[in-house]
Amino acid sequence: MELAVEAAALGKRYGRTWALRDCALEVPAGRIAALVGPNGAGKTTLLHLVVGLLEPDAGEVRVFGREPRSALPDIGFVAQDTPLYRDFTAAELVTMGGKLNRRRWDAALARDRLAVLGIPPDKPVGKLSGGQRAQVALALALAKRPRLLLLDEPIASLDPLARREFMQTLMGAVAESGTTVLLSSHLLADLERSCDHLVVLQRSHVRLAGSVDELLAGHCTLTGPRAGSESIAGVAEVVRASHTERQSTLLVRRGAGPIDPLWTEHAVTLEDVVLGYLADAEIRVPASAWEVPA
Ligand SMILES: Nc1ncnc2c1ncn2[C@@H]1O[C@H](COP(=O)(O)OP(=O)(O)OP(=O)(O)O)[C@@H](O)[C@H]1O
Repeated sequence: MELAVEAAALGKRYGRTWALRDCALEVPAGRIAALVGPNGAGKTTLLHLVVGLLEPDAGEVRVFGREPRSALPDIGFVAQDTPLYRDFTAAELVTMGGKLNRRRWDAALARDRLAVLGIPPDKPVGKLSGGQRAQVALALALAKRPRLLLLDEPIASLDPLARREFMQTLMGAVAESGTTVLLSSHLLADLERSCDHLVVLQRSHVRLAGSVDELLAGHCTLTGPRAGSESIAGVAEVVRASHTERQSTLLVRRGAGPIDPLWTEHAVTLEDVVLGYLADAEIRVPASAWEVPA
């Protein structure tokens, strides 16, 4: 199995604070991988390490087996808030991209994509809507014909229809080219429809990673009579538990063999799994931390 992204013991710190620590990660080539986690978990830091904008302080990251900087011609990157030169038109940005990427630049692909989406080529991109700007940024990234496409919260500011259009364009484009995608987002429902690989970051660490199908098949919710801390047949780990006086609801990772029939099993969504793992992510700040020193 070819790996598009591979990280081992990867770490990055700002001053004395680790933004990403001990990160071990494998994204197989051809996958559409979602990178999720609470604010400040380290998603942007990880993407910047993968594209070579940041240097690691520990460990290493490889893109198709190479240092990120030497893999750069193979990487397309759409940064958070899709920064574009706002005074330039889409047509000018396509021409400019060609000058910056002489080796491999598919201007026709970008122009066709923008024409299909009805995006005016002659209007400064600063005057386009947020959704149109996101589409221009995606078209420019795709014109590079990248083997790996990194997108940092590309759909955060889009309305639901524009989000769906953006994700459909992305899926269509990568299905044609076999491009691997690593996309950070907080919009779990959108990701469930389109991603086949998941990486969950929590407080600078990888909390969960793997193929979406395997993660869904490997977890379920159980309901049953109120439980204590005793182990349950067929359950490898209770990820999250909530209880009423009489009943317990557990998100569990399956182990070997069937689950104790005392419990009723329910299938889970990607959102159930992610939120279950992140549920203990609340950072409980002691009240004293808010006190103003005398
Ligand atoms: N340039 C910087 N200087 C100092 N600390 C930083 C810098 N960039 C990020 N950090 C810190 O590193 C941690 C990870 O930040 P990062 O932006 O990678 O998180 P994120 O998961 O992308 O967050 P969000 O979902 O809010 O975009 C945070 O604690 C953040 O405050």
